[in-house]
Amino acid sequence: FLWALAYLNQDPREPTPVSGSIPFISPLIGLATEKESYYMRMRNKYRLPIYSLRMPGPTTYVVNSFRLVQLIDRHIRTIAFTPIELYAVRTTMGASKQTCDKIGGEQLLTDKGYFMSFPKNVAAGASPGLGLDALNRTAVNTMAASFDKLAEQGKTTVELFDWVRHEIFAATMEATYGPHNPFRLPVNEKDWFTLERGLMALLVDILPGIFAKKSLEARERLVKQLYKYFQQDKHLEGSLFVRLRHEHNVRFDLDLDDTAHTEIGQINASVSNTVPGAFWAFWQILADPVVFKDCQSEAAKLVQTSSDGLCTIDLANVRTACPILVSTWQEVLRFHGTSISARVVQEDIVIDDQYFLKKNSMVIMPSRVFHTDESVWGPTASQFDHRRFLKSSKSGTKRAPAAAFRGFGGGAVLCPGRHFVSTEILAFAALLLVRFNVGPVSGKWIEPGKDFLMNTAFPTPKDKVDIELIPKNKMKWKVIFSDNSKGINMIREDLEDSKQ
Ligand code: HEM
Repeated sequence: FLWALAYLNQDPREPTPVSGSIPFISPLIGLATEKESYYMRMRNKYRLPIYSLRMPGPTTYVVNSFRLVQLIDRHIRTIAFTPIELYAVRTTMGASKQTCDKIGGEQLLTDKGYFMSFPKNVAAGASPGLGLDALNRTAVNTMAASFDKLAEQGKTTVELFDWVRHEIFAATMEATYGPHNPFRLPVNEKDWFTLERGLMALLVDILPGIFAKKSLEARERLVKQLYKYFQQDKHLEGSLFVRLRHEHNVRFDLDLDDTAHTEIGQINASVSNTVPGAFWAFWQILADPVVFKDCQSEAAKLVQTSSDGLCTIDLANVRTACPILVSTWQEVLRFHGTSISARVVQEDIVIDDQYFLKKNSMVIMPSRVFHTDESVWGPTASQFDHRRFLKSSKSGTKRAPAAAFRGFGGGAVLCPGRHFVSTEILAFAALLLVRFNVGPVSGKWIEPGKDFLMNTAFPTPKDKVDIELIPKNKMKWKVIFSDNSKGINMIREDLEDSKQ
């Protein structure tokens, strides 16, 4: 019966159906057990540019071909991202029905609508310029102060993921919310991570009151804190980014309560990928002796030592003076990144003159599938090569077209936080490399297993990595971040802009 249902429902022009041994059930089991690796297995098994995955609910098309992704990117209104955003505003952020009706409906797919106009309205807050410099400066100052405290303690043992999670969270929240950052209170940080654990359950939206009870309670407490923050106009002393987000909400007549609810989504976007991304970046830099040596010698060049022994480092320079660090980060995004772009088909459409995509179906584009495609990245696609993205790579690695790199999305849906987060992570890495000797407590670096989550751009480590941090010297450090209005250009769109 299931076979009949799967195939009778299928238009012959739709992408070839792939269902495993039991239609509807096998893909569900595959995705639940293998998570994002399921898409890799299906790609390797069927070698199709695009296929239909028959599961309960709307038909899902999974795209394997990078060329098709580029075609899909062009249909922003027909194969749209905004319905997914609206769904997340309702389920994970918990905004009111009134607000969802207001920002959804007819304006959902128009340029002037809440979602489509968001990137333009907030761009100045996080694209190269004074707003971005200020964001990164506060993040850098926050981590520098924390490094000073750590150095005072002498040799310290920490668990790498827990440590990175706290440091990155604290720096990102301080940079965003400024001197009245509600997350300076440890209870609010704790609530964030309680909420984060249940975000997938909230997104799935099946009995969230039961399956994500603690997360829902934490969300309500956080919304109250954020409400107070905006009500007391504390955002006026926060980053340009948070002020522009607030203005965007005012423009669309959102009340304070729903403004606070939408901030939950912004925090999710700014932290949930950054923390595991930073973890894998630091893992690669610290655990691989070749990567370590290259990155450390680049970071050391940023330090100037005065005759009285003061060490000064301008971390704004990681963006322009550390090509190997930048290439390593890009390779971390390619090699460890697992982001999945999802879109909803708004009306029947044929792409590439042959694939018929039905209205209301889902289109899934897993970045790892493209990032491991040998026809694009060459025979070393499955290896980590920290020099792969250097302009003049001598490692013999095939240089991939810039557009093939999807670490921060592509086309109309680009990550607005890309410059901020890339600089933040690389500044953290550079400061760590120049100030501390770092080694595994066990004496050997053992790569942790990976826990794949469908709603984040990186896996989380399954195993603990205990490390020792030993300050390199007792010198005084001055950490600065000068205005240089530069970004880190990794994606095709930024590379093209920087050429103009
Ligand atoms: C390592 C960290 C990060 C990674 C890997 C990452 C990755 C991505 C990707 C792949 C997309 C596109 C999603 C799609 O195509 O469906 C995206 C979108 C987005 N990201 Fe990030 N991101 C990171 C950090 C951040 C930060 C720090 C912020 C904010 C400060 C942010 C805010 C956003 C927003 C708001 C969108 C939606 C853009 C839109 O509506 O057009 N992200 N991100």
